[in-house]
Amino acid sequence: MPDAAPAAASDPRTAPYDALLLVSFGGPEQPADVMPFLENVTRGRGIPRDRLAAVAHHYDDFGGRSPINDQCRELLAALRTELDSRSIDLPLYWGNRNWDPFLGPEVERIVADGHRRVVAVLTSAYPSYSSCRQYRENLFDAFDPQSASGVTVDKIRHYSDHPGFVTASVDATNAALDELGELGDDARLVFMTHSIPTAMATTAGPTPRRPEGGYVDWHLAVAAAVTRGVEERRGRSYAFDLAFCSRSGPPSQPWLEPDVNDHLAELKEAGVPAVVLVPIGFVSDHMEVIYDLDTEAVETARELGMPLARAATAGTHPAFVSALVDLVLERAAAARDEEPAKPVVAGGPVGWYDCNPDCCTNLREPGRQALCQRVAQPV
Ligand SMILES: CC1=C(CCC(=O)O)c2cc3nc(cc4[nH]c(cc5[nH]c(cc1n2)c(C)c5CCC(=O)O)c(CCC(=O)O)c4C)C(CCC(=O)O)=C3C
Ligand SMILES: [Fe+2]
Repeated sequence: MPDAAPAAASDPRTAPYDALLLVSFGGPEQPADVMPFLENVTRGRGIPRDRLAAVAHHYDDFGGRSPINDQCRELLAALRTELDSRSIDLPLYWGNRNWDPFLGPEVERIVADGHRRVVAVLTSAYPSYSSCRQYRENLFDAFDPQSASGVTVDKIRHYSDHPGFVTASVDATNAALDELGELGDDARLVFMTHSIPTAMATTAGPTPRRPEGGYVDWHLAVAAAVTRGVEERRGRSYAFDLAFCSRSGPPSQPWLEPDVNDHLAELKEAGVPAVVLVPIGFVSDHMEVIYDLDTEAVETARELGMPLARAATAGTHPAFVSALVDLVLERAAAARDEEPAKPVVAGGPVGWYDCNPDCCTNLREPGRQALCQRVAQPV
């Protein structure tokens, strides 16, 4: 009898997992996708109609196609290469929350292919409702016990302060400073992320939390670590700030500030000679980066006469891809009840695998179920 191909679960490094699922946001790939995609994203979320129309134009300006799906395809290819180089034969799957390929049909494929335990890698690196729990809710829906016949899923920990993610950002910031030439010596590093409602920010991460909440805390830790890395490389010190983009709620609702455009004006006023935007809140150069930063903020900077360069996101940087594989192996070791090291940069918060029920509150539908969550302890 010929030997059967070894099942991935038999690899002691990745056991008990037999499949890896990349979970992403999703984006339109043609003009006809734009409105249905936006309706999926904003259903029940109280986004004003004129904001939706404006965002539809952002996509239209890029031919109705977001780069995010192609960036996921590139990340999958890079993960395959990295896994191959370590002789790890783990099948890869990919499902999005908001657009084709959707999570639901991908989970059906996982089930049909006979897999039992899945490790999920999210293209979102921070705690908060939008960046963590909402993904876990969508995973719950996709892995509904009825359709997924008992397949279980675990996720890797939040990874923005993993040394691999930070190294990618240090390299990118360094390259952006080089683009500014001599001005790079005195440039301000402006770390960028997606704004969220302040009510969502203050309830991000597990309790007890600081009044700023886990989302802001994590970003500040990553910004400080990237700045330190850049300072070591360049042998001089840099001032840094955290600013926000992509605000979308009604004006009456407070969101995290400063907005990047307002912040650029303030820096100009304060005499800062040049700026590097470092989008640590995003994993790839998708629409929030190429529109909100490369189009809108670049235009603001031009009007202000402020020299500006934008650092790349982690994308498929080798240090990042390798970190993701390390995080999968770490998660597998933890699932085997070993106690793997959890590397983070100095001073960075240590991520967790299963969230507490009170982590990253769902303020709209508090009863909604999510995966990768601890069972509430009876009091
Ligand atoms: C924290 C966060 C991340 C980072 C973590 C992660 O990566 O997940 C993120 C990523 C993304 N956000 C994206 C797109 C959109 N986000 C929207 C709306 C919203 N985002 C929010 C938060 C976040 N969003 C929030 C609080 C809203 C308000 C509505 C609500 O409470 O849910 C809207 C609606 C229109 C608008 O108002 O902008 C769109 C189109 C894309 C795809 C880009 C592409 O197509 O290339 C990506 C990667
Ligand atoms: Fe968003």
